[in-house]
Amino acid sequence: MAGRLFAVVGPSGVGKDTLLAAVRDRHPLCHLVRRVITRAPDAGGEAFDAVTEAEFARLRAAGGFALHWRAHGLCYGIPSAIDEVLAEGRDVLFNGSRAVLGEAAARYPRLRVLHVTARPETLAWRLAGRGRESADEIAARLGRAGYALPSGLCITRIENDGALEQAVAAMLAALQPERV
Ligand SMILES: Nc1ncnc2c1ncn2[C@@H]1O[C@H](COP(=O)(O)OP(=O)(O)OP(=O)(O)O)[C@@H](O)[C@H]1O
Ligand SMILES: O=P(O)(O)OC[C@H]1O[C@H](OP(=O)(O)O)[C@H](O)[C@@H]1O
Repeated sequence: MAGRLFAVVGPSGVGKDTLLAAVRDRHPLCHLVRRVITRAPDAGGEAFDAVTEAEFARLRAAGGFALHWRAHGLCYGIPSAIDEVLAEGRDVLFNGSRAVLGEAAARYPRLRVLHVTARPETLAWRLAGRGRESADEIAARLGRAGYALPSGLCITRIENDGALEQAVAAMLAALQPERV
């Protein structure tokens, strides 16, 4: 049986990468996507493949991405190699943009969405604490906090406003095999 594809989405600073790292430690059979991003290689945060805009365009033209999008002035790509991992029957998780969900569901009709949420003041506090972006960049990210998800998707909400362990437990529960 093919693996399941999970898009982990939610506003910047909500804890998507933190939750994905926790899942990696506790659910080794899941495949966590390493994204291709036009970001400086030493920016910190998640492990990713840093490329230039020209390299990104070449990869995209060569069919190297299952999904790609632009946000925060950066290009993000999900390598098309995920199709082989899914075909092997492994579940695949990626940190995605809410804006790419419609396209993702068109390409992967059985897409599951894990929507991570927290209060705006929590996001502001966490982004400032993380320190990867400037104050202006943080303000722009907070401006996207209320971006609505498209309707008609299979969405599980994961609240991450309090103790991380609670959100990790909710995430692991959402990854349990489904009964059919
Ligand atoms: N439950 C939590 N309690 C306290 N701090 C948290 C919690 N969850 C995440 N954080 C912290 O919040 C900051 C933002 O988390 P993270 O980088 O995982 O967010 P993100 O959703 O991946 O953001 P982005 O979309 O910008 O990459 C990090 O410094 C992380 O350690
Ligand atoms: O606001 P929306 O479109 O949902 O998300 C846009 C982008 O923001 C985050 O990027 P990063 O991890 O901070 O680089 C997400 O991972 C996504 O790629």
